Amino acid sequence: MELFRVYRFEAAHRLPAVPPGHKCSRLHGHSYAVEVRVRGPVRADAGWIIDLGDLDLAWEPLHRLLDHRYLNEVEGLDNPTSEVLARWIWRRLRPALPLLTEVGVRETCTCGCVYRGEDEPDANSVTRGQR
Ligand SMILES: Nc1nc2c(c(=O)[nH]1)N=C([C@H](O)[C@H](O)COP(=O)(O)OP(=O)(O)OP(=O)(O)O)CN2
Ligand SMILES: [Zn+2]
Repeated sequence: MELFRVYRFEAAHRLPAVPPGHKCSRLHGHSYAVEVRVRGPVRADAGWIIDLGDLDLAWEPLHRLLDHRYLNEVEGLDNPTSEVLARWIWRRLRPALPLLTEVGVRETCTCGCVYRGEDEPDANSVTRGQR
């Protein structure tokens, strides 16, 4: 079974790699929504996969790094596209959440991306075991 939680944060960014004149080269902001998913068996003793509070504990340090920030100034986010941000979040959540299967990042109601660890060195073993 899968368990998910949606976290929100507000941040500003600009995209430095877009062509000249692209609107996203200008400073602007988003109300980001991040969906964190874990997959595992429902423990018979607890009736849950893991406590949602454990997801909150893993997310909290990232919220402090991202909320009301200029993302381009955050280490590792000099080109803060949704894709780069999703991978950045994955790499910081995964050590605390071994059951992590997906990080979804939405910049607006109509766009976003999902990262499932496919760029990670152990991606084959992760996806083979969990999909
Ligand atoms: N593959 C990606 N493309 C774009 C990203 C991204 O992260 N990955 N990001 C942006 C910008 O951040 C932009 O703010 C979002 O652009 P857009 O989809 O145009 O959003 P709007 O709300 O401005 O959409 P409108 O339809 O113009 O209202 C761009 N591309
Ligand atoms: Zn943007």
